[in-house]
Amino acid sequence: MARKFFVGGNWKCNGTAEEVKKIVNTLNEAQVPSQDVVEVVVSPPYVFLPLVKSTLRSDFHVAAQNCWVKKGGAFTGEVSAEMLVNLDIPWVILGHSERRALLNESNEVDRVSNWSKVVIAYEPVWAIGTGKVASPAQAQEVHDELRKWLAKNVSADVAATTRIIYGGSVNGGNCKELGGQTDVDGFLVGGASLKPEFIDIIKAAEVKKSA
Ligand SMILES: O=C(CO)COP(=O)(O)O
Repeated sequence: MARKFFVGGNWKCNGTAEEVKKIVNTLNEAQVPSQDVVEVVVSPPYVFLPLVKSTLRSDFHVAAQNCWVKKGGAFTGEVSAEMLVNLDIPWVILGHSERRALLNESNEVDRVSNWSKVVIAYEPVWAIGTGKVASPAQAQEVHDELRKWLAKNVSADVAATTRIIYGGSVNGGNCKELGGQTDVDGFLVGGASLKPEFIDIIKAAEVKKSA
């Protein structure tokens, strides 16, 4: 089964309601490859999830940037996965290196039980927000190793079907070459996902079609 190209936009802790409306308008007007070619998911800050969900085009999906590790209850400030499901938010970013570095999250809080619902993002920390991007060969090497790890530790089927996406200073200029690598199945984009060049990054999915 071919792995569908996946482009995630991680807006991190950025934006005002006005800015969010502008970004959504830009996305709504963009001409991009169809859903058969690329899956697009944007992840605004929590407070903007309902706004984005209700105004974003229906062929793009919405993700939360984190969720509580347990069921709901007396956990002030947290949001449970059930609440996201209730709001029809189908995706959540878990275990981002910023949460690991700043909020002490560990592997213990993101154990996987159903791999068919998982997209893995490889983000070298030195490439996040620095303008220093991994070379296509570097990204390919790590993605290949991650796939081998999945084959050994989970199953050959999971290794073949799980999407492994690259993140770290992806932009409109470097996305095509990175996306052309055999084991790079898309991107998790930070800074550039707030700008119109995110559309070019979505279009990088075309490199797989012509491969
Ligand atoms: O952390 C990232 C996406 O989750 C990458 O951020 P930048 O694209 O800003 O480097």
